[in-house]
Amino acid sequence: MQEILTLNSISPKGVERLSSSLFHVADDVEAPAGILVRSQNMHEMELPESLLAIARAGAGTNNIPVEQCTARGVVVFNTPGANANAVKELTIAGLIMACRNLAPALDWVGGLKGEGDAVAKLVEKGKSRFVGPELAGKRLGVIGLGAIGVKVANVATHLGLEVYGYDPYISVEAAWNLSRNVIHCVNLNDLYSQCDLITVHVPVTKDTVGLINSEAIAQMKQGVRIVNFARGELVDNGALLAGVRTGRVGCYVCDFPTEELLGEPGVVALPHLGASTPESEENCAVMAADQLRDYLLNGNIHNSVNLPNVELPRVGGSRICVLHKNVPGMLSGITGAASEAGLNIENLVNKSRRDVAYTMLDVSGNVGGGVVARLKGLEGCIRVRII
Ligand SMILES: NC(=O)c1ccc[n+]([C@@H]2O[C@H](COP(=O)([O-])OP(=O)(O)OC[C@H]3O[C@@H](n4cnc5c(N)ncnc54)[C@H](O)[C@@H]3O)[C@@H](O)[C@H]2O)c1
Ligand SMILES: O=C(O)CC[C@@H](O)C(=O)O
Repeated sequence: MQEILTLNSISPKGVERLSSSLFHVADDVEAPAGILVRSQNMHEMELPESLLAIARAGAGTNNIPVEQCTARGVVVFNTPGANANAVKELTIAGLIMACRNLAPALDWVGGLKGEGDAVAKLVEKGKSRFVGPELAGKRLGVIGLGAIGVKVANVATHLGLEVYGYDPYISVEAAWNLSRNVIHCVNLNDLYSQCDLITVHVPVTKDTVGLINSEAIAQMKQGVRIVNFARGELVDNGALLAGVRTGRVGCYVCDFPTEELLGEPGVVALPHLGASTPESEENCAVMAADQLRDYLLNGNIHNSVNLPNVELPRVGGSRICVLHKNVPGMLSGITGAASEAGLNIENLVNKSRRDVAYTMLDVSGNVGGGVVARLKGLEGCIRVRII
């Protein structure tokens, strides 16, 4: 029985994928082989010795100490695209909120409680202060054309927006899915200087922190409306608030409230609701649980953010999984150790990703402690598992 620790609430549909005869899933296990997590910050958490893998039910992995995991031989998964539709829909709502002043309008209407029969009259008299432009005919800049950005860009073209897209690292699959009506921007300056609305859909990394800063805002059109359902850290809130206060930024709609943003006219902050739909919570949890199960039971890796994707159909016997540094000589060291132990290699796969690599061997013969010790002793070996 392997233990799985859940951090955050994980959709039961996902937990159900981890059969109770093989896994004990709970929020208080002590020696987890796997962790299922959503947004909980794991940077300060001590990773248990027993930990083999972390599955993030969602897209962003900035809450996970990925580098530390790699060094320790802990595989980190995410669930690409599983919540993209939910975020796309809320982004469209955010664009409409940014234009049509929905948040202040709702606040104002709420304040009419107690006005009795005068409510209808007061509404008609006061509504003009919430007039805002339509989306159709405006220019929208989409930064980041991954699972979410592509969906947002495509649907925006159907709403009559002229869409500009920027993503220097766009994947082949995303490029295939992107509407040909989306105008390709090769640099951010072009996008900033032309767009009435800007939406961000990139991960937060050391390169994207503070992407929307005072220099970026200075290049944007007067009154630009900015929507951010990606991560709060992508925006320099000081620069943003300065822009909002001078009117350079017409409105900022985000999913990441902070103390400084609250109560600020021109800022709408939602409580990280982008992926909060039953459909996406279920999609993410199922995908995360399936990936975790396949790794723990079979050693296969799908959708990892730190290890290569590796799949090997099982051909019987025992499976040896070696996670190691991507350095010369590892493969011969591993196969040599297996041969010396009298094991016959029936099937083998070896893949690398940047500094790390993963080798899986299906062997016939008795895998004893000697071969495991020998593999662990190889210079560059990070982790050995026999399944
Ligand atoms: N609000 C929410 O609840 C919520 C939900 C899902 C995802 N997110 C956030 O949205 C982000 C995007 O999600 P996704 O599913 O589309 O991820 P994704 O990996 O499919 O797409 C990210 C895209 O950003 C691009 N990119 C990376 N750096 C860039 C840069 N400097 N400039 C332009 N493009 C760059 C990549 O090439 C990729 O195409 C996630 O990393 C996460 O932080 C938030
Ligand atoms: O789990 C959530 O609710 C949010 C997930 C989201 O931020 C993501 O990056 O996928």
